[in-house]
Amino acid sequence: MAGGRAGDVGQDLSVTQIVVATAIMRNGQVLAQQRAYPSADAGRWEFPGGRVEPGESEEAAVVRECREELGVEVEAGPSVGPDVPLRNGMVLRLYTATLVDDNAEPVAVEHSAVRWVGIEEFDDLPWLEADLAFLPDLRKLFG
Ligand SMILES: Nc1nc2c([nH]c(=O)n2[C@H]2C[C@H](O)[C@@H](COP(=O)(O)OP(=O)(O)OP(=O)(O)O)O2)c(=O)[nH]1
Repeated sequence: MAGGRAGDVGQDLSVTQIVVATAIMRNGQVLAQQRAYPSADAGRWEFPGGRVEPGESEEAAVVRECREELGVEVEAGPSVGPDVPLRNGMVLRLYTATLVDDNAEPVAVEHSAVRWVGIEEFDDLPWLEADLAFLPDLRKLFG
């Protein structure tokens, strides 16, 4: 059959690269992490996550990235907020998540710092530009 359908993975170069970001929620707060690189983004805050690998579900990517970046196990919940276009045609998508062990403490494996952020602090953090699009929906979740 002539190609071109979105499902023809391997043939269709237009398949969108999804970057998952994770809003881990606990006690009315969400976990943010501070980027160490590249220099243009160093010091800015984002949500744990990264590129979904070929053949991997987005939920599985959420679990893998949180394990790699924070050393904790999470359970992925529903996605929230808009799909946010990034450079190079990538799309950023935010998932909610909870810690499997509520008492586990995430650590900054690859980042400068991690911290739990309450809704009243959202506006004070220098987020990566793309992440600002998620804040209204996160406010509603906590509201
Ligand atoms: N993980 C994550 N990435 C984000 C967020 N917001 C945002 O613009 N990004 C961007 C930064 C990167 O350009 C891109 C891919 O994320 P990544 O976590 O794989 O970034 P990275 O620097 O480790 O990957 P790379 O571009 O060096 O290969 O998504 C966010 O909240 N979480």
